[in-house]
Amino acid sequence: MSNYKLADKANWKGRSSNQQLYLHEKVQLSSIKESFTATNTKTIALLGYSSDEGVKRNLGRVGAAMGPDAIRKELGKMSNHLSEVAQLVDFGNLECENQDLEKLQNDLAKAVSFLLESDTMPIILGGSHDLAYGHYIGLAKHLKNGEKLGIINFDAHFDLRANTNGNNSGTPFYQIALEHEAKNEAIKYMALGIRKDANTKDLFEFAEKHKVNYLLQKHFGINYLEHVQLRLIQFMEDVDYVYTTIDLDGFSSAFAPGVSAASPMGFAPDVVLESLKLIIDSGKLLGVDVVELNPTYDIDDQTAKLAASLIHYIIHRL
Ligand SMILES: N=CN[C@@H](CCC(=O)O)C(=O)O
Ligand SMILES: [Mn+2]
Ligand SMILES: [Mn+2]
Repeated sequence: MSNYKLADKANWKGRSSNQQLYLHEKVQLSSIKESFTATNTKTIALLGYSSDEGVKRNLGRVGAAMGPDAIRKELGKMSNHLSEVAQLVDFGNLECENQDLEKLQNDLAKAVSFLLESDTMPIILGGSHDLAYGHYIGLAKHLKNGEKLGIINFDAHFDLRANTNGNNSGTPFYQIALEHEAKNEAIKYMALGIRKDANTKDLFEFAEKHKVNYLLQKHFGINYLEHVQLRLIQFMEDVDYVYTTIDLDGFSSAFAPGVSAASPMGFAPDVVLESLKLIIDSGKLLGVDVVELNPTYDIDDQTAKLAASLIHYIIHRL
């Protein structure tokens, strides 16, 4: 069984205005255990995946279980420019119990599916990147016959490692690729910011074999914006919906020191924001997550603030 923790108002603090000038004043709390009725077409659901079991299994530095609440603390202090009728709803956290990561992923899939059925846009806060498997499965349940769900992953890593010894933070897209292969379908997977020094030859070979659409870190920069945009547009033309996952360890550690596996030569926020603009404006975005925030290694909450700023951008662009 996975633990479920109800949303906690203590995570939402900031200046008081009494006119919802700040997001902590805008946010509503709800539960995935109760039915939820969205009162607006723009209803954003926040759900935490408060686990680093996948990082632990992948021999990384633990601490990402504290990621979701650290993001909420920064997001709540930020300015609210949402319309009065738009809704921002915190649905609390799922936690890993008895190291049962597979059960947690399954529970996340059910929760994501519940959020879509409730007419909300899921934004999952991580948490180790194994959450991507549960998130994808939950979103895929929404597809009608023949519809395709593309994955756009901002990351230093492919996360295409084999899950021979169980699932972990490095295996989510391998699991998805294999499930597609079993059904004679191709995975629609784009990975942006891949580091050559952080992915082995066999991972590149697996990516080539499964026609993963990737851009190396050296080509994922604002100087290559036109090329990045073209690649994104071509990728999105071929799918009905997009699942976007942002692994904070893809950012340069100058921007994101608070992760398990830092990237001194990672990408910058500007190219990610430009990419998000295209993705959101395509109208195909079904779900998004920000993963791998590890507050234990953060400096002055910079990485938590970056994660919150990305979410702030997304919810206001939607
Ligand atoms: N989600 C992270 N996955 C990376 C971790 C790399 C590392 O620990 O150095 C991976 O498995 O490649
Ligand atoms: Mn990564
Ligand atoms: Mn990753």
